Amino acid sequence: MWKVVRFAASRSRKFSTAIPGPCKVHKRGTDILHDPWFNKDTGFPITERDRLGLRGLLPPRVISFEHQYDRFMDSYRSLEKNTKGQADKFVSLSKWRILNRLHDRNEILYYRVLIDNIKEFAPIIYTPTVGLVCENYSGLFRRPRGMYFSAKDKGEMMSMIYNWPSDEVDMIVLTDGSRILGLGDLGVQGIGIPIGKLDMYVAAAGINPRRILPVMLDVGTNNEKLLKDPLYLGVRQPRLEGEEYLSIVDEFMEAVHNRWPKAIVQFEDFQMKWAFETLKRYRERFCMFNDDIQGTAGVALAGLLGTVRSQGRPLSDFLKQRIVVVGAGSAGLGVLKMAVQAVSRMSGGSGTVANSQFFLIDKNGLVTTERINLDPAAVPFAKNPRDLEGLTEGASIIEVVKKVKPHVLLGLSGVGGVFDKEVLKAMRESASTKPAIFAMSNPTVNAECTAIEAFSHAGENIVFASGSPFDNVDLGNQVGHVNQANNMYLFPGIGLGTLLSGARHITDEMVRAAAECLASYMTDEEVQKGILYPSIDCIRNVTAEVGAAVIGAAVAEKQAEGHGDVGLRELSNMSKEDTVEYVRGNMWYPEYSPLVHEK
Ligand SMILES: NC(=O)C1=CN([C@@H]2O[C@H](COP(=O)(O)OP(=O)(O)OC[C@H]3O[C@@H](n4cnc5c(N)ncnc54)[C@H](O)[C@@H]3O)[C@@H](O)[C@H]2O)C=CC1
Ligand SMILES: CC(=O)C(=O)O
Ligand SMILES: [Mg+2]
Repeated sequence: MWKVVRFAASRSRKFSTAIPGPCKVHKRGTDILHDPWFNKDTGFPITERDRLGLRGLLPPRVISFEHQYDRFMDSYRSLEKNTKGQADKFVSLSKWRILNRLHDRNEILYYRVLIDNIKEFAPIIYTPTVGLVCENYSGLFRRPRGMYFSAKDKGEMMSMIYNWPSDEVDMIVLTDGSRILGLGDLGVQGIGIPIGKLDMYVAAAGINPRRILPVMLDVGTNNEKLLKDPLYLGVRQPRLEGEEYLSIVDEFMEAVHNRWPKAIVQFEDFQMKWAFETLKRYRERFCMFNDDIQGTAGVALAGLLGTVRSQGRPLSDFLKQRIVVVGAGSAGLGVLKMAVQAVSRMSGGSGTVANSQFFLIDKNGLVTTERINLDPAAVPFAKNPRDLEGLTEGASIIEVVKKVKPHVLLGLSGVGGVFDKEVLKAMRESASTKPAIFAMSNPTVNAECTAIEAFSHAGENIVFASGSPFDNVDLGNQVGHVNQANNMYLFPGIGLGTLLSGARHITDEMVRAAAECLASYMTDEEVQKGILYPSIDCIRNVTAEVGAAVIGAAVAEKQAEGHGDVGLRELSNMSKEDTVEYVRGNMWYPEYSPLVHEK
């Protein structure tokens, strides 16, 4: 049903730079009907049909936006009814298709239904269905979205970037398809991830969809199945490596910077070695961040602090929590780095002391200094076997959990079911009154355990979070609350806050401010019920707060330069509340504008 326009009022607020009113269009007739940005389908008023040469190209009756919206939702509900009982994959892909068709046809209507029904539609345009879409991308492909730069475009990118039709781009999400969720190397098919993340940017942060750009850097794939698939749409060659690889990314970053010097580039789903390397290589040169390392770390830290509060303990007790992280990839190491920094800050002490409470496990078991070929990024978190009292290099998850009795067991391994019954049962012996289980891997099949498994084996008193959504669990006399610990709570605010601050770089402090803001979002009462993160229904509100925190940090760190009419001086003089309103007022909201033809 039609819903209240939650943020429409904010457009007129004092810091709003949104430009209501007419929208210029440089085309006429069928060209407009085939352009999803301008197309209003049956919604074009008669005067506009006359002005734009549309008369006779549409059925005569003019349908209101509200009516179009209801019609779409009715067809969506019919699809739900008609696919009841069919295989989950079939149902999910059918839902994705109907939304994608609307996206291809009428962007304003698409984004409005997405924003109004974000809780229901996020699992379709984002995790978990987006994973299925990527896996089946070549077969699902009907029309392109975003840009594709391949290994074959070397030397051409500076001019190719001008093929993109928009003169202004604020937000780019870039992948090379090498680690798509927990699904591995999907080559060019990974483009679904930048598309899904940018849909979340529009829905959660109100980034104008005409100013977003999903990008695939296709440097080949090492996925044998795809290389042999006759339908595969990417470059059929093994992935570029070393300097050859970096020269492609370098060229792309220079091309972007040349055309849109202020665009923010979010690196997404790069395999670990390139995730860390590119972050180090570009963060001082361009306005960029790595969502899997930094966004995930912030969301996890907010959740870890939440678990301390859920035990009714002061935040300073974070220093006493024993935390086992399963997965030593870009996400797991990012989380550990941020958590260790938080502990160091809280204790005013050294990182060495902080490290003692964290345990890192990868596919070869517990990571210690005895590990042969220890990855340099994991070195700071490797345990000295002398400090382990009974545990040895390569100890299994169950051995570690039984010995350490952790307060938190956090999975970012990409391996479904790795928190098996035995491991979950061992969490009953946790030192915590409310043991926390974070099964953060995506999509759902890759979650370390399901919500039901966690509550039934580890006990009803646990706090549970997962990367992809699960339903709350009925525990008879109470509800086992399921939190979605996903970087979607932070990346929209990091991107929007950076954009509105005019910062040239995204610093650790800006990401920390985002995480702390999320950590303090929930009330004590909610947290004590095990609710660590807000409902996705209020994601725009969360993003407004997070964005404001990022702006505050950018100003404090002297990174901010201002945005549009709002200069550094105005930003510096804004109260916290003013900053939140400034962010809110700059969120794009989908509504039809009158179209005016201009040659
Ligand atoms: N919830 C969220 O917001 C986010 C979730 N993720 C998820 O985290 C997962 C991992 O992502 P990355 O760190 O980038 O991947 P990665 O491939 O860089 O790292 C995976 C790590 O898991 C370890 N591992 C593999 N099998 C294991 C096993 N059986 N037991 C213990 N450890 C094992 C590997 O050794 C490696 O250290 C993915 O499923 C991804 O979707 C990633 C970012 C954000
Ligand atoms: C959520 C996300 O960024 C991932 O699973 O990679
Ligand atoms: Mg990711």
